[in-house]
Amino acid sequence: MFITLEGGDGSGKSTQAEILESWLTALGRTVVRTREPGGTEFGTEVREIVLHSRGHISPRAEALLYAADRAQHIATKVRPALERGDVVVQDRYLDSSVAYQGAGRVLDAGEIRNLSLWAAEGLLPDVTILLDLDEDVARARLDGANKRFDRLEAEKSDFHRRVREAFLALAAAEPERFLVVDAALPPEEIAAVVRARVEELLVRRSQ
Ligand SMILES: Nc1ncnc2c1ncn2[C@@H]1O[C@H](COP(=O)(O)OP(=O)(O)OP(=O)(O)O)[C@@H](O)[C@H]1O
Ligand SMILES: Cc1cn([C@H]2C[C@H](O)[C@@H](COP(=O)(O)O)O2)c(=O)[nH]c1=O
Repeated sequence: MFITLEGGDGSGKSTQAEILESWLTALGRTVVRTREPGGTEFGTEVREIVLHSRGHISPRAEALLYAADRAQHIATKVRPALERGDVVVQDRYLDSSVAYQGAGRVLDAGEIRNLSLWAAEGLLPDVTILLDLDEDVARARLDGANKRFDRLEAEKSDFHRRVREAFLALAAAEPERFLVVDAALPPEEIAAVVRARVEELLVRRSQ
């Protein structure tokens, strides 16, 4: 099973990925928790460039860096894990490219989706959890975490508003795949909603 978590910066994806991994592991599943960008050795280098490069990166170059990270990640880590029967819990995937490079950087969303699908050889998640949070609340959380903002986090509120709207539009277009959760709820309440959806899928798979 391939589970992805999506949402704006600071919406709580890593927190939920960790809780979900613990629950699935307690159920006896083998879980691979991973992320994009940066889920492989190659991806760690790409992540450093795309998030922390000091020089200007053009929107298309940025889109290609995320696609390169994704191609390596899916081919060498995610597909092998799924073939072994492991559950993959992944922090961000191709919907992030459509939202950030498509809506955020104002590139053609269809081209970005096709580029991502090409990079990932067409692999789509079984379920995508969208943690939806007002961009100002998310910003306040990141401020509170007291860490240096990366290139994307440092973008203006307008950029993050477009990203949020794009995620919601993606979820509305694919209601079967997406579960939209109010990320302003306490972590344990969010986790319970996520668990219910994943449990439903596990039951359906076992029938
Ligand atoms: N439901 C929640 N309510 C309040 N604060 C939360 C919630 N979930 C996470 N946080 C806090 O918000 C901050 C960001 O959380 P987290 O790192 O999980 O988000 P993220 O979406 O993975 O962020 P990023 O996109 O920057 O990697 C952390 O300080 C975390 O403790
Ligand atoms: C996969 C992906 C990510 N991004 C952006 C979104 C975030 O701002 C960073 C990743 O940081 P995180 O702490 O791991 O959330 O990269 C993007 O713009 N496009 C993508 O495809």
